[in-house]
Amino acid sequence: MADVLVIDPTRRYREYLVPAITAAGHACRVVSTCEEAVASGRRRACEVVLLDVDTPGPEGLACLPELSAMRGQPEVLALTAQRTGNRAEDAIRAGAWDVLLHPIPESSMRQVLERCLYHHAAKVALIGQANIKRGDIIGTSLPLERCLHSLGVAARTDTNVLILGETGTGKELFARAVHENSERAGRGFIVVDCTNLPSTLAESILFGHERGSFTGADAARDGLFKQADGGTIFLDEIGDLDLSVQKSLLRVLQERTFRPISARNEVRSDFRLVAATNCDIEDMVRRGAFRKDLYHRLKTRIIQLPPLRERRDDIEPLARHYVDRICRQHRLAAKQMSPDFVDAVQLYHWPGNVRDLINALHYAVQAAFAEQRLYPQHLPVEIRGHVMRARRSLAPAREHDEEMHPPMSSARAGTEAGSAGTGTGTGDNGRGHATEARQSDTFGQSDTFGQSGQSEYAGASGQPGTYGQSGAYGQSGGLGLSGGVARSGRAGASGTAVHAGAGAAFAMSAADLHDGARAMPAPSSDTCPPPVERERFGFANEVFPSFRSAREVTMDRMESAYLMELIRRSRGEIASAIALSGLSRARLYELLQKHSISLRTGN
Ligand SMILES: Nc1ncnc2c1ncn2[C@@H]1O[C@H](COP(=O)(O)OP(=O)(O)OP(=O)(O)O)[C@@H](O)[C@H]1O
Repeated sequence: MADVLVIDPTRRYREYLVPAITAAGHACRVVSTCEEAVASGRRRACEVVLLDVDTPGPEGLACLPELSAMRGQPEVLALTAQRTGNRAEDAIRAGAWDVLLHPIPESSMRQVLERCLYHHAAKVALIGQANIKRGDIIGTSLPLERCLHSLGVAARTDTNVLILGETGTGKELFARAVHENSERAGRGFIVVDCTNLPSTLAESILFGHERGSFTGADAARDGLFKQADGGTIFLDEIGDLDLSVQKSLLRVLQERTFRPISARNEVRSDFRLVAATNCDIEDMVRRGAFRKDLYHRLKTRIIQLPPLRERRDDIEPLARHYVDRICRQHRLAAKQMSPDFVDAVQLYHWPGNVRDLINALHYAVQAAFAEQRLYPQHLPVEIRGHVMRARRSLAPAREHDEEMHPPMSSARAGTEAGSAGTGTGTGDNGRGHATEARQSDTFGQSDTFGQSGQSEYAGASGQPGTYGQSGAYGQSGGLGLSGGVARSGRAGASGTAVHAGAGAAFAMSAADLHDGARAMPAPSSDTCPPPVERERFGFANEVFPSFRSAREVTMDRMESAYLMELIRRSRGEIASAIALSGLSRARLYELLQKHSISLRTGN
């Protein structure tokens, strides 16, 4: 007997489903909402969930991932009455085990349930989930749990695994974990970065060569596939592999044998292949840039790692872990994260994912060199600008919250008055303000932009900068006043040379902090205005950004401005926005969400 949970918001299924399920010898519970299902699943695990995917909003397809991640990891069977359209396909893509078309004959119901339960039992036996060694993988969000679940299944078989996900989502970490959890764990884990594989030498590096087979081949060499014998070979960024090498790889995957360059005999290797890419590989297949037959070989088991912005619950534990680690690395006393710091890192969209977060934490730890607590003001300016915009879009809710709380600190009151253009623009109380502001829940006010004199933020890939100038907080206090001129412009920036520099650094953030795409240049001095391009792209800053970081900020601004114009031109009509932009519906929604832009208002 199994436990079956039916989610039937419109009450159209229960009448005939319940008798059919109980007649098949299973226990059946019926609920009306996804929330009730999750609560019910918490009290008692179930093996199968029947979900009406025609219901719009949070009760339909959207809750499918949450359901299949419930205790017992039930299979989800989708119910639909739609014979046309993409409903069934969407449900399968979202992770449904199968789709039942309304009205469902009792015999079909029985058959599908039986097959589904058989599969579920096998899956549960296979996973033995509690035993998964996570290695360095941190996080407990539902999307990550689902990936760990796939990892568990993948590790206990010997099939090829393809790990997909944006840059920095942990593909290599997962690849290692697949190996560590497999029977091959004691053997080699060979990593091949296909991006850096020169096409002329790729075959020799992968499959080996005989002595004298080409100029410089003064000795015979085993290739990486031979080195992986008994273990796992990880082809990172497989999307970058040359088409000719893809062809050879296909044969190796089929035969498990290959011929090193100039060798007479074939060599055998018992390897397990794990591959990863951040490319849209299906699109590459469509474009002919990736072999279809190879893709079919690779996709036996896919682990799709979600971007960090889609698993915000993981951000705090990740940040905690890495802040501790960075402090240890630099022999610093452990630092706490203030609630508003946590709030800020959770609000940011992390285009470079976990790697990006780690780099920002490096920066923050250094910025807070002598302090025991991390505040949002310790984050790189470009991140603070984004967070401020995101906060602004949440403003009504927060304003309401604030009504319930004690009055804001004087520092905040001061800076807010300044933002409205009434700040005095003098630096007298700078330091005091900066400190208080950091303790308040304020954000993006420029009182601490003086950090600009510090180490450069390495963007998504670089190393942390140096500690040298963390004393910049003195200046940042002084700059507290330029918070008062965040909108009115430049007054605060024109005092001393130090302030001018810091004011220039503020130029980048000012552009970020202004509404949408209306980035206002803020020249560092009245006598020598820097060229518009330098300002627009943030090159006028004291801290010259890394190329990657500058590109990200610029791309982000462009995207944001483009979307606002797109919404304006399409008058908020999604169909016309899609037609005008050439974006897919999903991608358009994703971008709008990323930039916190509303389809209706365009801001
Ligand atoms: N879930 C996680 N828990 C802890 N650390 C993580 C997690 N995911 C990623 N990281 C860390 O983030 C960094 C990037 O991870 P990794 O190199 O595995 O990403 P990737 O997806 O392979 O990136 P790329 O596509 O750029 O090669 C590494 O330092 C890794 O340890």
